[in-house]
Amino acid sequence: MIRLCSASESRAKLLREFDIDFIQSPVDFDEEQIQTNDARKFVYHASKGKLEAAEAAFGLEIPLLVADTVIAGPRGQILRKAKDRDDAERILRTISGEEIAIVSCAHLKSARRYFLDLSATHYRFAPFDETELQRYLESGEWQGKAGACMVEGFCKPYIEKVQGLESTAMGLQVEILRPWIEV
Ligand SMILES: Nc1nc2c(ncn2[C@H]2C[C@H](O)[C@@H](COP(=O)(O)OP(=O)(O)OP(=O)(O)O)O2)c(=O)[nH]1
Repeated sequence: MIRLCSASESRAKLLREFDIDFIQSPVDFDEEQIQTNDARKFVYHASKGKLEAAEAAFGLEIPLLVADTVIAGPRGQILRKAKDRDDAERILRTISGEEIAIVSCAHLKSARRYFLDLSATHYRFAPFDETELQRYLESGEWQGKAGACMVEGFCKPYIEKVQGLESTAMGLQVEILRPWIEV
């Protein structure tokens, strides 16, 4: 059993798909305080902040799992969750037909061990179809997702090249974490 200290339904879904027993206990951490333009540094500091908040709130009786995910855009810019529909459209037009990296940093900490992984999955997308893009924006499925991206959904048909795990892109590199969760 682990404690997923995240409000993310994507992360919960991934743990369920991999038959990993967990309880879900979201924690608050203000990511606005992080001062960096580097996606890897951002997810490291954001996830570390979530871990510190989780340990203060729950202790280590049940191993803690936290994570943070952002997109590094075509020019390396950090793309986070869209604020609203217009922001989602702006971001999606930024990544349409472009190469991006989706970066996730996860920390797994128990009383006996501390495991950290920072991974990226690289994509090259074909240009998004305008009608499909508007339909996706209308659906609201982009909400709560870094860069308004759904690699297993809207973005999937446009993937021309991929390098890395889909789970990393969805917010939690479960294949990498699992051996440590079962130990
Ligand atoms: N289903 C899906 N979710 C994605 C994809 N890319 C990113 N995400 C999700 C994973 C995370 O829930 C979210 C990234 O935001 P954060 O890392 O800040 O986590 P979130 O605010 O959701 O929860 P937390 O801060 O952990 O309580 O985007 C994707 O391609 N598919």
